[in-house]
Amino acid sequence: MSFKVQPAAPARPNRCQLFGPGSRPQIFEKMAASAADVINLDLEDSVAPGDKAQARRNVVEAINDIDWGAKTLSVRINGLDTPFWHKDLIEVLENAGERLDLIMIPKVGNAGDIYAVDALVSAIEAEKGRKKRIGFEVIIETAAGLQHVEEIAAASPRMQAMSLGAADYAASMGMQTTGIGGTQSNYYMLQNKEDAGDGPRARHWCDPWHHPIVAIVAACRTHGLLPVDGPFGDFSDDEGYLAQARRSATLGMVGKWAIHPKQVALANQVFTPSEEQVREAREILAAMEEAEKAGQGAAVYKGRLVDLASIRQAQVIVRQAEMIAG
Ligand SMILES: CC(=O)SCCNC(=O)CCNC(=O)[C@H](O)C(C)(C)COP(=O)(O)OP(=O)(O)OC[C@H]1O[C@@H](n2cnc3c(N)ncnc32)[C@H](O)[C@@H]1OP(=O)(O)O
Ligand SMILES: O=CC(=O)O
Ligand SMILES: [Mg+2]
Repeated sequence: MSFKVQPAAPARPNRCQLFGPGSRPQIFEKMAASAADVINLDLEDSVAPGDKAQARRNVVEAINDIDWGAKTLSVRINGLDTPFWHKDLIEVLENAGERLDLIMIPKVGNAGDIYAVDALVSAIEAEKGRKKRIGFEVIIETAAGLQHVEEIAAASPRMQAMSLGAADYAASMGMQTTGIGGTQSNYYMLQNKEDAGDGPRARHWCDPWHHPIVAIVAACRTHGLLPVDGPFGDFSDDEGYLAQARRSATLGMVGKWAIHPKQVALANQVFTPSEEQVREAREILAAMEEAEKAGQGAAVYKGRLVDLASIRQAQVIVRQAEMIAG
C-alpha cells in the first residue's frame, strides 16, 4: 500500500439513481415515492431544447415543494459545450432552496470543466449566502472523459461520484451500436475452427463496458468517490439489466441508474449485499479474529484460504450492509 491512505467514499447509499425529465413534472411525486437512493432531475438530454427554460422552473419548484425524504437530490445540467449550462446553474442555485444536494455534470472532458463549474457555483453560493455546499457528480461518457478520468476525479473537493454514460460513451467512441448498455451482439469471440470440429462454433460474448468501468472504479477509489453504472436503455429486459448490474457490482461499482421506475428494485436487489453475503463476510471476520488470537495471519474458511486481505474484502460487504441499514 502506498503511504497515501485510500480515502473513503461518501458514506451514503447510492444503489439506484432514478432519472426523470425536468420537463415532465407529473412524475416528480412518483420519483419521490420510489425506493431510489438518489433522484436525478434532468435538464439535459431528456429535455428538448425548446423546453429547457420551463424545465428549470419545474425543477426549482420540485426541489422547493416536494418532500424528498432522505434521498440524495441531484440536478443534471447541460454540457459545457451547450448554451444552456450556465443558466441551468444560475436559475437552479439562485432559486432552489438548501434541499438540493448535488449537481451532475455530463460529458466532462477534463479537470478544467470541473474548475469552470466550481467557479460559477462558488460565486452563486457566496452571493446568495447558501449554507450547504453543493456536491458534484459527473458522467464519464466521452473519449476525452475516459482519457482524463483520474484528473477529473481529483478536480474538486466537491466531487462525490462518477457514472459511466454508456449511450454517449458509445457515440463518442464511434462504437457501432444504438443500444444503451448491456451485451452487444457483435462483440464476441468465436471458438477456434479446430476446437469446434464438425459442430457449430460457440460464441462467447465479451463486455464492451469493462474497460471504462474499471477505469472509473480505479479513479473513484483513488480519490474517495462513488463509482456508479449508468443507464440500461431496454427497460423491458429485466434479466439484461440484472446481468449488467451484477457485472458492475462485481467490478466495484456501488449502484446503477434507473431510467424507468421498474429498474429501481432491480438495482436495489443487486447493490444491497444479500443476507448470505453478509453472513459469510461476518464469518470470515470471526475466523480471522480467531486466527489472530492464535498468532496466525491466515486461516482456512470453508476449505479456502483467508488472510488479512480477506478481512478488508469482508469489511467492504459488512460496511455496505451497515450503511444501507442506517
Ligand atoms: C442516456 C441518458 O441520458 S438516460 C437519462 C435521461 N433519461 C431520462 O431521464 C428518461 C427517464 N424516463 C422516462 O422519461 C420514462 O420512464 C420513459 C419515457 C422511458 C417511459 O415513460 P412512460 O411511457 O410513461 O412509461 P410507463 O408508461 O411504463 O410508466 C409507468 C408508470 O411509471 C411512471 N413513470 C415513468 N417514468 C418515470 C420515472 N422516470 N420516474 C417515476 N415514475 C415514472 C409513469 O408516470 C407511469 O405511472 P402511472 O402508472 O401512475 O401512470
Ligand atoms: O448520459 C448517459 C448516457 O448514457 O449517455
Ligand atoms: Mg449522456
